[in-house]
Amino acid sequence: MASVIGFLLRNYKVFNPPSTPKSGEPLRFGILGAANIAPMALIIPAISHPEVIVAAVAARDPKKAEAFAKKHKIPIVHKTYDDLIADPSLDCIYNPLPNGLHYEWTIKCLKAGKHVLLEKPSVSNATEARHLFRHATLNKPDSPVLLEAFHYRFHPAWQHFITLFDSADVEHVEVVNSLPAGVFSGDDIRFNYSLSGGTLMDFGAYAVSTTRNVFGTEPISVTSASYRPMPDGFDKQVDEAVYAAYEFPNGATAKISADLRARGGYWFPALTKNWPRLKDVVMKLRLRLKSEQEAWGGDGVKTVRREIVFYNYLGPYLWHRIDVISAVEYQRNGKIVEKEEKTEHIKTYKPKSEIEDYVGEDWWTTYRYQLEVFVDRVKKRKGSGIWVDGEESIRQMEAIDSTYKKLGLPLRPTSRSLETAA
Ligand SMILES: NC(=O)C1=CN([C@@H]2O[C@H](COP(=O)(O)OP(=O)(O)OC[C@H]3O[C@@H](n4cnc5c(N)ncnc54)[C@H](OP(=O)(O)O)[C@@H]3O)[C@@H](O)[C@H]2O)C=CC1
Ligand SMILES: O=C1OC[C@@H](O)[C@H](O)[C@H]1O
Repeated sequence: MASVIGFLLRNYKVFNPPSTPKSGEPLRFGILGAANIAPMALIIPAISHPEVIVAAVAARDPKKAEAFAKKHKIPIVHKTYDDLIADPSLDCIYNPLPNGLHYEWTIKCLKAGKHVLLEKPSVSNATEARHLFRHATLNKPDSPVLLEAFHYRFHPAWQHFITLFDSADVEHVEVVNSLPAGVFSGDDIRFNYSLSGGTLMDFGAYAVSTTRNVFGTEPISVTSASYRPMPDGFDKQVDEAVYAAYEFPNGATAKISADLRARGGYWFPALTKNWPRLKDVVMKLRLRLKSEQEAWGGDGVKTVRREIVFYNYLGPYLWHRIDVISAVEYQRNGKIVEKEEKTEHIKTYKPKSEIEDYVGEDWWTTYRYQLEVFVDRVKKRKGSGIWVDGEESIRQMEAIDSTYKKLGLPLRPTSRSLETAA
C-alpha cells in the first residue's frame, strides 16, 4: 500500500513539480518550434529549477507559437526561428526540431553564441556529427555549451545500474524498445526520411547508446541487421522496426530490437494481429555476465551465473526496477548436485551519495536531472560531472551509420547547409 501511494505521489510531482522561485542569475531559454516533447524535456523541469526561465518560443506558424506560449506561460513569441536565435535576452536554446534540422539550426545557435540543449539523436549522420561537435565555435575557452539530450544517462537509476557490473565482465547485452502501433501516425516526423526519420534514429538510438555505454567501448562490427519497412504508401527507406546484432571487443555480443509500430497477433491471431504486444511495452535492457567457476568441496565445481535486467530504463522516474539475478550451480562428476537462484530488486529514484554534488528528488525526471547538469556546465560549476561529450555523440552517430549500412538502407541525408570548414 505504501509503495502504491509513493508511486502515485511521485508521478503526480513528475507532471506537477513544485515551483521554485528564481534566484541568482537565471538562464533564459528559447525553444525552436512548438514541439510535443518540449513540455516534458524542458518546460516542466524548468518549473522546479531556480536558475532556468523559459523565456521565448518560435514556431513556423505564429498562431501555433502564440497558442503554445499562452498554454505554457512563455512571455516572448518570435516570428521566426532566426529571430529567436538573434534575441540578445536569451542565453540558451533548446532544439527539438526534427532530426534532419538539428545540424543546421544548432550551428546557427552556436554562431550566435547561444548554449544549446540539442535533442537526440544529435544530427542525421556521422559526417554531420563530426562537423557539428568539432566546429570552430566550440574550440574557444568561452565557447558555448552543447549537449546531446540523452536524458536517461543523468538519472540516478542509470548511474546506479552501471555500478552493478564491470564492463569487461559483460558477455551479452539485449535491448528491447517498442511502442504500440498508433502512438505515432504514419506522417509523424519519425517516419519521414528527408527529416532523418527511422526507428533506428529514435528508439533504436537509445538501444545503441545504452549498449555502447554498457561496454564502454565501440562495436567491432554489426554482425547482422534487418528491418521492417514502413507499409505501402509510406517511404520504404524508413525502418518502422529494426533488429541488429553487434560484436564488441573480446567476443562480447549485443542484440537490439526497436519497434515504433509494434503489432501483435497473439491470443486469437486473426483477431488480434493489429493489437500491440503489451509484453514488450516496458523497455528492457538485459545483461549477461561471464560465468565464474571455482573449486568446490574437493573435486566439485561451483558455477555462478549473473544477469542484470533493467526494466523501463528510459522512463525510470515513472517506475523502474533493476533485477540482479544470481544462479549458483554445484557440480560433481559432471552432474549438478545442487542449485540455488536469488534475485535482488533495486530501485533508485534519488542519487546515492557516491557521486559528490549529485543532487535530486525522487520525482525528478531524467530531463530534470539533465537540466541540472546542463545549467551547472553553463555556470561553470562542477555539478555531478555526468556528461555526454561531443566525441561520444560522434561515435554514437558512427554506430548508427554502420547499422544503416548493414541494413542496406541509405544513411540519413546530410544537411545542405553542411559547412566544409569545420
Ligand atoms: N528526449 C526525448 O525523450 C524525446 C526526444 N524527441 C526528439 O525531439 C525531436 C522532436 O520530436 P517531437 O517533439 O516528438 O516532434 P514534433 O513533431 O512534435 O516537433 C518537431 C517540431 O519541429 C518543427 N519543425 C520544423 N520544421 C519542420 C518540418 N519540416 N516538419 C515537421 N516539423 C518541423 C515543428 O515546429 P513548429 O512548431 O515550428 O511547426 C515541430 O513542433 C526529435 O529530434 C525527437 O527525436 C522526441 C520525443 C522524446
Ligand atoms: O526520445 C524518445 O523517447 C520517447 C519516445 O516516445 C520517442 O519516440 C522518442 O523520440
